[in-house]
Amino acid sequence: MSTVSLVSPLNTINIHQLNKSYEEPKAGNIHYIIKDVDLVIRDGEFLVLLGPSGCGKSTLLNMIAGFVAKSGGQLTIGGREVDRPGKDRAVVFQQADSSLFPWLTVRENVEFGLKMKRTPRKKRQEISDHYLAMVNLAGHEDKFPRELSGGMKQRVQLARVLSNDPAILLMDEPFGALDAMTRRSMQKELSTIWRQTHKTVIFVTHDIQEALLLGQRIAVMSAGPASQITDIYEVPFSYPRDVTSSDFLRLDQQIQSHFDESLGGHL
Ligand SMILES: Nc1ncnc2c1ncn2[C@@H]1O[C@H](COP(=O)(O)OP(=O)(O)OP(=O)(O)O)[C@@H](O)[C@H]1O
Repeated sequence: MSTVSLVSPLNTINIHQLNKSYEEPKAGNIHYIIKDVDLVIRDGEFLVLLGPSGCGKSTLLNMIAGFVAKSGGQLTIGGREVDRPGKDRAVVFQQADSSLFPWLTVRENVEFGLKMKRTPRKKRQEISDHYLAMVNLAGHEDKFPRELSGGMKQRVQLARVLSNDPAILLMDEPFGALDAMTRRSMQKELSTIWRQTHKTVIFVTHDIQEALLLGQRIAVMSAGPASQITDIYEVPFSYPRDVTSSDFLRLDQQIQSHFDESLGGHL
């Protein structure tokens, strides 16, 4: 089975003057979460959305996922307006627990979407074997989620999403709840998987080092309300990246001082 997904050039994500606002229940004032956001995400790109807590990263990601409706502006994928979730996109959440079915085994969880699509059993097994090996879970197929560590659950979630072969992976702080060592190994695995599959990844984090380890570009969001993308950093380093290299540390420092100036260091 080929690991290279057919990512069509039609999958470019175009975001133009995008707004999300809510009306305050009593006062009736319009409260902007994000305002006039502009961003183009290329096919097969690994883009990181970096910003302080509460600035609207998840809101923007959920709008791209089709879960949250826009209040104004344009959001298209391959020229088509995003107004609902689609098979071209899949979301990986921070808490794997809420997305895995506790009564299904690891393999059954990974094969769930394929079963819904009526993929024949043999093909299903071939696909789940492939992705379970990719996320280093071979040998754990018959376990239930309660028998897994946090990192393993997150791997199951990733294998399940990958087995449905979406062109676009939307990841909302997927490693935020993991301990430092597991987090580092998951970052390495994700980076390898991305290079093998050529999917578009949009990855939300407020960790500068994580952003620099993973992203080709880092889109920095300002603190809310009415958050915007204020800067885009190109990360010029090849993969796998060395967090101890002087170039890496310099860029880390540069982005950190950006937040020090604009937010008093709060990220
Ligand atoms: N349905 C809603 N109604 C009103 N306000 C909302 C709604 N959903 C989110 N918000 C507000 O939008 C802002 C941005 O939230 P969001 O979760 O997108 O931020 P975030 O950058 O992902 O935060 P974090 O890094 O802490 O997860 C917050 O102030 C939040 O309270």
